[in-house]
This record gives sequence, structure tokens and C-alpha cells, in this order.
Amino acid sequence: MLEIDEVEHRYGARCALAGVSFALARGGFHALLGPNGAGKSTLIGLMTGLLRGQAGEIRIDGHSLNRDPRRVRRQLGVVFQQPTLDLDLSVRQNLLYHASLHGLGRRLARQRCDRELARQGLEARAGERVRQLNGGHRRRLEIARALLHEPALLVLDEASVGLDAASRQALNEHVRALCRERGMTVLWTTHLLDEIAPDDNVVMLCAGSVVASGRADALCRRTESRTLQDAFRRLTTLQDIPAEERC
Ligand SMILES: Nc1ncnc2c1ncn2[C@@H]1O[C@H](COP(=O)(O)OP(=O)(O)OP(=O)(O)O)[C@@H](O)[C@H]1O
Repeated sequence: MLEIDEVEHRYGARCALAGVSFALARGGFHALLGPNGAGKSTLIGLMTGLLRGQAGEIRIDGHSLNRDPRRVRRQLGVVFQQPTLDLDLSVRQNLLYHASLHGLGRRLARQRCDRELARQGLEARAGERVRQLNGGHRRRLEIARALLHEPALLVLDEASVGLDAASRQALNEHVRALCRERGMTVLWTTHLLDEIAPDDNVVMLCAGSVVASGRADALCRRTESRTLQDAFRRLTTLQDIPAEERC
């Protein structure tokens, strides 16, 4: 579903991604892990076109972002790290605005809005201003918005940051249910390892490089670690390379 091939990115002299490659199979919950500054948001910026590609290739569902950016973006739904809802518009208005950006006609947009709000358990809040929603519900609304154009791949960039423990867990379980029930492919980025299950497929990024990938429990065995936290610590402390010397 997603192929990242030798992707490199610099901000001036600072190297954020140094030849990153990995692939995700279709369907299921995948995690992109990395400490602060690992390059997770940069990679998502490249996938979404917020950042211009400098080297390497990204393919979604077999289509190259370099060659066919519009088609690739149609396959992609994104929940960004920084919330991007208009707090003074209603829940429904936020969705309809986004639907129009994707070129959905009014009738189809309304149908999709109703369907996604129902799926996120937000149908009763449709007329309320977003300002009135709590943090967990705002995140659900962002997920509903990201799914309006029916993407094949949903990417969530540190979506649980800023939520309390119970809301964090609820959001994580909710996204896993989306995968199971709708056969979606999800890429969940985080530095919070308690959000990861032993059988999740994980890609570990550190200092702009992939330091490990595979099932979380297999990574623990391979590094002789008792917990994913231990494995993460071992794999990420090896990578203390100054940003100017990475690419
Ligand atoms: N606009 C920018 N200008 C210069 N350097 C940047 C910029 N954005 C990110 N960086 C640097 O690129 C590297 C990767 O940052 P990025 O935000 O992609 O990491 P991250 O894994 O998403 O971190 P976090 O978990 O803190 O969001 C870091 O060294 C960061 O300081």
C-alpha cells in the first residue's frame, strides 16, 4: 500500500531524512515510531505534498507521488499533528468545507458527512461549534474529515498528543476498530510506546534513518529486550549523529 524508497530530505544544512526506505502491506494498523526530531513529521509532510520531495520516491497503491501527485493524494487521508479545524464553524460546516476542497458535489458531500459522523459517534453534535467539543471528539472529527474522500491509506501524525490517558486509549482503540471493520490501512506515528500492541507492524525511525522494522514482539526478541520501551531505547541511543552529518 505504501512504499517509501530512499527518501532524503534536508532543511538547509540539517538532514531530517537520510535515505529512508520501508514498505507497508495493505490493510491493518502500522506504527511509525521515533523520538522527537526523528523525522516522522517530515516524512508525512513529503507524503502529503506540504514539503517538496528532494530525493527518493514515495508510492501509494503503486502510484508514484513524483509522477502522479493528484492521484496519490486522493488515496491519502491525513490527521496532522497540529489540529486544523475551524473552531468557530460547526462540526458539519468543517466537514462540508473539506468535502468541497476535494471536489465532492453537495449531495454526495452531505451523504458522506452524515455517514462519517455516524461512524465516529458524532451525529448528535453535527450542529455544534467545534469549540464545544472536547479534545478526543475533535480528533474523531479530524478522522471523519480525513475519510470523507474514501482514501485507501489513513495517516495520523501523533494524533493522541495532548489528550488525557483515557482519551488517548479510546482514540487508539477507535482507529484499530476502523482497520478491522473497514479493512483500512492505517499509519499511526507516535513516540508513545504504550500505544503499540505486540503484534503491530512497526517502523522505527531515529535521527532520520530507519533503525528497525517488523512486528513489535519480534523487535523485542531480536534486541533481547523485555519491553518495546527497552528495545526502543537500545535502538535509538545508537544513533547519536549530528544532523549536519547524516545525509
Ligand atoms: N522547518 C524546519 N526547519 C529546519 N529544521 C527542521 C524543520 N522542521 C523540522 N526540522 C528538523 O528536522 C528534524 C526532523 O524533524 P521532524 O519534525 O520531522 O521530526 P519528528 O520525528 O516529527 O519530531 P516530533 O516528534 O518532535 O514532532 C529535526 O532535527 C528538526 O529539528
